[in-house]
Amino acid sequence: MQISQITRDTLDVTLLGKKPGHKYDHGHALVLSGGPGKTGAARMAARGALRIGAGAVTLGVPPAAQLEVAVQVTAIMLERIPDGAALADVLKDNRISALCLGPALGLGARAAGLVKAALAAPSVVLDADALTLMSQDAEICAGLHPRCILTPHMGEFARLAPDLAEAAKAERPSAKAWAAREAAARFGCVVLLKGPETVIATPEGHVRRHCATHDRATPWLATAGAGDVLAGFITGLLARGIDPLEAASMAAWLHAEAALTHGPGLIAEDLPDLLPQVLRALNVQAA
Ligand SMILES: NC(=O)C1=CN([C@@H]2O[C@H](COP(=O)(O)OP(=O)(O)OC[C@H]3O[C@@H](n4cnc5c(N)ncnc54)[C@H](O)[C@@H]3O)[C@@H](O)[C@H]2O)[C@@H](O)CC1
Ligand SMILES: Nc1ncnc2c1ncn2[C@@H]1O[C@H](COP(=O)(O)OP(=O)(O)O)[C@@H](O)[C@H]1O
Repeated sequence: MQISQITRDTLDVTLLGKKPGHKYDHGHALVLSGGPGKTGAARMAARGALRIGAGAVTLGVPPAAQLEVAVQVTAIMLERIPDGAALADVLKDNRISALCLGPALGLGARAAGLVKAALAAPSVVLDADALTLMSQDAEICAGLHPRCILTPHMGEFARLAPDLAEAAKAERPSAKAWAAREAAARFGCVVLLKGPETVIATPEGHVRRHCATHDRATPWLATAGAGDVLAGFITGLLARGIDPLEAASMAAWLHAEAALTHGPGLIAEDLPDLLPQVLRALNVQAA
């Protein structure tokens, strides 16, 4: 199995530059929020999507959480999305180019309906609770497509594919990469399996690895919500039209780089606002 390392040198920085155009030329990302008291994770993901350059980002909220979210966002827009039928309606707007769902979404009937409707979006990041729902419902698995990205941590991966999670723990050097590749083939979409070593695999068998170890060790990424921000970064890049493998790879590198730039004391909500500094250091230019 061939595994490419994701490093500064493999990043195509030109993809991060913005071409001339209006906001919708840079994509519109939709991030779905959980209910009252459960909106922080989606807000962090949405901020990540906006900071990485999506032209517009909307949070889709259940009506009961609208006020809670409205008092905490400014550049991010809001839309009431009570259920799957409402989401299907919102997705008729073909300016919405990427969707993210899962962070603190919940596991009830509303969340299950949303996950099914979400698969009609052009690009979809399924994280956290969306992955748990997927592991309980074959209909969701059947609707996955190559522009879906699953972003499990090892706990979620064990629910999605217990056999592969077991194999990933083997002492072989590429066990985790092998398990991610098998999962991508099984589900027919991109799989980004998180941890200090993050592996990204496509259904066609491409495998990439990002190591946040040695000189790139970022143990302070083990903080609640860091994965939610990563999901937002990927969504923002997908919204901009970047292909799933490239979007996942760039997001993994930028996420670790933001954590390295900050250092100890990092909390998840710092991550989106570290991006401008990281992009400047990369010398990202207007394209
Ligand atoms: N600020 C927020 O609003 C946050 C909300 N979050 C939400 O909280 C809910 C629970 O999220 P959890 O991630 O705890 O998931 P779960 O509660 O679904 O699973 C947790 C279990 O998975 C295992 N696990 C978790 N992370 C692991 C890892 N990196 N490697 C191996 N095993 C691991 C552990 O055994 C743990 O008991 C989700 O809805 C999630 O989106 C979290 O994302 C954290 C931040
Ligand atoms: N020790 C670590 N070193 C480097 N990166 C880590 C470490 N622990 C976690 N991460 C990264 O931080 C993020 C944590 O995501 P996740 O486990 O989903 O947490 P949460 O659900 O709280 O957002 C992932 O991107 C993961 O790769």
